[in-house]
Amino acid sequence: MKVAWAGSRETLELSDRMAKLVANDPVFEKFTRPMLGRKELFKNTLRKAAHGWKLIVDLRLTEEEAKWLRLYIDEPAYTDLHWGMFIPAIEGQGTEEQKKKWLPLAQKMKIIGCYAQTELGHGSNVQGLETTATFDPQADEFVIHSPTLTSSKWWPGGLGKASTHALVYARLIVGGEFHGVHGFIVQLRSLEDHSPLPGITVGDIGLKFGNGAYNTMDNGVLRFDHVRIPRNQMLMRVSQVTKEGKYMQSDVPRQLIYGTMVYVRQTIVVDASKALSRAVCIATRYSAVRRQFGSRNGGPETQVIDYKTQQSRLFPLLASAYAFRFVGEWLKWLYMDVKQRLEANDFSTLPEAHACTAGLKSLTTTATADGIEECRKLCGGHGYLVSSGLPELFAVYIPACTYEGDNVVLLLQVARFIVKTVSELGYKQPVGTTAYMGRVATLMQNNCAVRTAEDWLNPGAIVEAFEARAARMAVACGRQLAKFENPEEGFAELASDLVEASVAHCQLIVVSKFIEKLQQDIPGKGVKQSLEILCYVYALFLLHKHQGDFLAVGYLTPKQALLANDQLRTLYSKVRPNAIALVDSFNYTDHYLGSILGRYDGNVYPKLYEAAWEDPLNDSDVADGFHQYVQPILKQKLHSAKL
Ligand SMILES: CC/C=C\C/C=C\C/C=C\C/C=C/C(=O)SCCNC(=O)CCNC(=O)[C@H](O)C(C)(C)COP(=O)(O)OP(=O)(O)OC[C@H]1O[C@@H](n2cnc3c(N)ncnc32)[C@H](O)[C@@H]1OP(=O)(O)O
Ligand SMILES: Cc1cc2nc3c(=O)[nH]c(=O)nc-3n(C[C@H](O)[C@H](O)[C@H](O)COP(=O)(O)OP(=O)(O)OC[C@H]3O[C@@H](n4cnc5c(N)ncnc54)[C@H](O)[C@@H]3O)c2cc1C
Repeated sequence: MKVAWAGSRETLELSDRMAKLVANDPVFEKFTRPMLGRKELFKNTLRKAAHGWKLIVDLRLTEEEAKWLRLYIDEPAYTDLHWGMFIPAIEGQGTEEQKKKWLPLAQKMKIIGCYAQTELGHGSNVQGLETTATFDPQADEFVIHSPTLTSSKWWPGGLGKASTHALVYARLIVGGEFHGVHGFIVQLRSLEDHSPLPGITVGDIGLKFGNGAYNTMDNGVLRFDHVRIPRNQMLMRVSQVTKEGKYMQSDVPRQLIYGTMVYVRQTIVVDASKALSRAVCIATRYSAVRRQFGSRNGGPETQVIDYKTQQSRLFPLLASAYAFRFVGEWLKWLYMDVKQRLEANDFSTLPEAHACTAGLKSLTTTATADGIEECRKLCGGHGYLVSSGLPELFAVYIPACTYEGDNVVLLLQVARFIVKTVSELGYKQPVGTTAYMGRVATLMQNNCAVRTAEDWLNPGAIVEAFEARAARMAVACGRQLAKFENPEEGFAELASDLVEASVAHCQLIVVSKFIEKLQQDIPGKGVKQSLEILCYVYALFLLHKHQGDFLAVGYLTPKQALLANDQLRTLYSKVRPNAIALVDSFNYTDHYLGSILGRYDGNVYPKLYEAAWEDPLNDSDVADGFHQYVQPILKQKLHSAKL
């Protein structure tokens, strides 16, 4: 199962080596992180990033090894944005000449870059950005300017203190004409002493949610006062500005300017499976350690993992972690395919790549953020202790629902794609993830054939149920929209229904990709069988949770919905014996997990007890402040009898 989770034996071995390298290095200690003040915390992150880079250079790590190393260091840092967005943006939007100039500098870390798109007043609406880049043909330069307070760049990670350069998204103005938003490489700080260059105001935006958590990152604010950059620092793969001041659009679609977001959204889906699996690993191991009630004749109490309620909350999350892992693998394949096509100037699959990355980013991050919090509750009171690892994991994770596109805004993008597909059904055969809509007549007509709980253990029955629900919801939206004279007005009015239809479509993708995964050769005794059980759990859990949809569209009867729930209970009993093995298969070191409750050896209580004494409050028996503030109250002589 470890191999199935990792994707291949090579990846398992490689990631395992990197995990141990990090776990055994004292520089990467992270237990005290939530207690550090901001300055100390940030400096410590810089130290870890520097040490990580030294290891990468000294040990001549490959790009793949370096990625795993950074993952296991497990501390958000400027390097995430440098490697994760700045470099990919140049790769995707730069010309060959630009790549030749900038990529070696960035890859050797001679410059540090960030991705500066969002502004104080504008995030989701990229076309509404206010920063301007005005071409000056005399000087052959662009003038980058922040005309208003709301145009201040706000949020970019790594911008506040670390970056020397930024990829700045600004409205292009050539000859007095606006040409939409484009990306520009702008130097922010001196490469000698790191001080901000003239015309640049830059700093950190302040503390964020949670202790430690995302506060290791210097999310920044940036303003430009007529900063000049050479013309060739506009990324020019999509469109060009000539020396003479002519704006030229190539054959490449304008949307490629948003390409870095497509790339990152795809990586976020795999990352969701990592975050959720960590939380699930902690909650599952602890649920096997924790006992409550049910002692007979003085024997041990019941392990909480044996309660059906615990199982019905925990096992769907375990199944979701696996589902997200496999859909992430598929999405990575889809992205690589699109990337190759784009390089060959084939842009036909870009809309689907955009819809899939946007929708799956939204679906998986929402479920993961909710899932981490559920895991905290599954661990009872001890889950609230920072040493459980869950509060920090939650605090670090939840912005994923917002960054790289607010999750609702992204589902509305999926809705546009679905509505368009439905409206074209008469003359265009849908392909890829919308191919099922090509069978819309059948899906609207046929109803579920399930008669017994066992009938639900059939991939065909499950896929058809999810397809029928998604198709019927999409068609219903299409019919409603047709009643509006102005389509944009209709879209705005029906937005909540459209979002629900998008969720149904995205859930269908995750379920189908899990089922497709099981059609592959999966070596290892019992591995495929265990994954089949998890796949059914995932699908039937969703069906149960959203049974209102399946019933409302008239595909299921209430009886069939009840049978699905009956089957789900049986499946939980089948997951239970392997639950610990299924989370051990994530192969997480205790260092990466960062949780006393989730310790591999299960030695929870002694270690919790030990850790309590390490709290700074326990440095002395009598607290600092007692004599000043508590003792006077204790010694106070009160005159009122009532008091
Ligand atoms: C390895 C990774 C390591 C580290 C990074 C990971 C995590 C680190 C943590 C945080 C980093 C965070 C970074 C950020 O947050 S960067 C900022 C991200 N910002 C956003 O995501 C903004 C969201 N908004 C948008 O994407 C767009 O503005 C939006 C799509 C919502 C609307 O754009 P616009 O108004 O221009 O478009 P529409 O008119 O709606 O659509 C026009 C047309 O274009 C299509 N489209 C839109 N986006 C894309 C795209 N990305 N790719 C392809 N096509 C796209 C859209 O479907 C329309 O098509 P059509 O209907 O056919 O005309
Ligand atoms: C930790 C973190 C790191 C970040 N890192 C970066 C970075 O490195 N670089 C960068 O450029 N940016 C970064 N961002 C910014 C991030 O990309 C934006 O915050 C994000 O795109 C959401 O935009 P917003 O803040 O404008 O939200 P808003 O759009 O203001 O959202 C507010 C509310 O309005 C709703 N809403 C907005 N538009 C619509 C609509 N059309 N229909 C219905 N509802 C709508 C949303 O659903 C939400 O509920 C980061 C943000 C965070 C939190």
